Amino acid sequence: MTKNVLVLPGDGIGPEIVTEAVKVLGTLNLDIEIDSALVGGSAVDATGNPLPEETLNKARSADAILLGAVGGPKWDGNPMESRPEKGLLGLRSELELFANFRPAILYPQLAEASTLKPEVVSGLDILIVRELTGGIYFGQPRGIRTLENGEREGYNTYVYSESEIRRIGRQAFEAAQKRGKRLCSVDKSNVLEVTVLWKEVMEELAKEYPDVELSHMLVDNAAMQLVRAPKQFDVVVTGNMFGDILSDAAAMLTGSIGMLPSASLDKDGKGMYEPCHGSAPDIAGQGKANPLATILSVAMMLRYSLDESAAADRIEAAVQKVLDQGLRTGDIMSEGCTLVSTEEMGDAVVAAL
Ligand SMILES: NC(=O)C1=CN([C@@H]2O[C@H](COP(=O)(O)OP(=O)(O)OC[C@H]3O[C@@H](n4cnc5c(N)ncnc54)[C@H](O)[C@@H]3O)[C@@H](O)[C@H]2O)C=CC1
Ligand SMILES: CC(C)CC(=O)C(=O)O
Ligand SMILES: [Mg+2]
Repeated sequence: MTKNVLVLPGDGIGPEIVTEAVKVLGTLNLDIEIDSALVGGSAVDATGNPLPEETLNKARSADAILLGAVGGPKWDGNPMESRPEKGLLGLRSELELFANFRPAILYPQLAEASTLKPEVVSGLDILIVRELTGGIYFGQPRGIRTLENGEREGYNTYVYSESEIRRIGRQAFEAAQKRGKRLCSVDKSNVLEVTVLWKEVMEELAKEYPDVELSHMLVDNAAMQLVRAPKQFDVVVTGNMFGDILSDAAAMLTGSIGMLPSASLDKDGKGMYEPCHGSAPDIAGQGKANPLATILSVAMMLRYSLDESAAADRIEAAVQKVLDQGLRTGDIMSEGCTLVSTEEMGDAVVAAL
C-alpha cells in the first residue's frame, strides 16, 4: 500500500537539506507519495501562523513526517506565539510525539572530525532518549510579568506528571533491552522536586526490566562525563530541556551536529524525523550545510515508521561509502578530504545508492 510522507522544509538551511534527503528517498523506488507543507517562519510569513491548520491536518494523516529545521533571526522579535519554534513544538505536542530518539554514532571515517581524542570516541554508539512534549518547554504558567515595584519577571514551569515520566521511561528501558542493557537516567534531583519524582519513577520501572542496569546521574556531571568518557553510556534518558542540551553536546563527539539524526515517536510508532540541528542562519543559502543528518533521519523514518528496514540499511551503507570516498562538507572537513557542497553530498549519496 502506498505510504504518505509529509515533508516540512521549514527555514534557513531546512529547504536545502530536505531537498537532498527527498532526492535520496526518491532514488529508492519505494511506493511512497510525498506531499509538502509550511511550518515555522515560512508559515508565519505566508499565513501569520507557525503551524497552519492545513499543515497540522496533513501531518495527522501522513504515515511519517520529515522536517528540516525552523527559526531564524528574522522572527526572533516576534511574540512567542508567532515564533517559528512554536510551530515545531506545536507539531510535537499535537501529534503526541513524546519519545525523541537521538543516536550519537561516530562513523570511523570521522574520527578526526570529533573534538575528542580518537581513543576516547572510537566506536562511540550512544542513544539519547529525550522526553519531547512535556517539561519546562511546555509547563504552565509561563510568561513575563510586571511586579508591583515595576520590575519585570520572566517565569516558566518545570512540571512532569508520573504518567509522562513512566511512558518515556518505558521507551528508554525497551531501547536499552535491544542494545547494551544499560540505562542512565539524567536528572537534577539534588535541587528540583520534579526530577526527584522522575528518579523515583525510573526506579519503579526498573523492577519491570530486571535485565537492564539502571543508573542515575546529575545533569551537570552528565554534561562533563559526555565529553570526558562518552563510551561509559549506552542509553541515556532525560527530560525535554536536558535532552535538548546534552544531545547537542553529544553531536560534537560524532564530528558535527550535521551528522545527528532523530526520530520523534508517538505511542504507536508514528513519527516525525528531523536532524537535531537548527536552521543554521549563519550558513543558510550558501550550499555549506551538511545534509547527512537529514538523510540519516530518512533512514530512521524507513526503519521505524515505514517498515522498510532494508532501504534504511541501504541509506546508511551509502553514507558510509561517501565518507569512505573522502567527501566532506565544511563542518566535517579534515586534511586530505574533498570539500563538497550540500548538493554534491546529496548527489554522492544518490550515486552510492
Ligand atoms: N529542530 C529545529 O528546528 C531547531 C531549530 N532551532 C532554531 O534554529 C535557529 C538557529 O539556532 P542555533 O542556535 O544557531 O543552532 P543551529 O543548530 O541552527 O546552529 C548551530 C551551529 O551549527 C551549525 N550547523 C547546524 N546545522 C548544520 C549542518 N547541517 N551543517 C553544518 N553546520 C551546521 C550552524 O552553522 C551553527 O554554527 C534558531 O532560530 C533556533 O531556535 C534550533 C535548534 C533546533
Ligand atoms: C525549538 C527547539 C526546542 C528545537 C531544538 O532545539 C531541538 O529540538 O533540539
Ligand atoms: Mg536543540
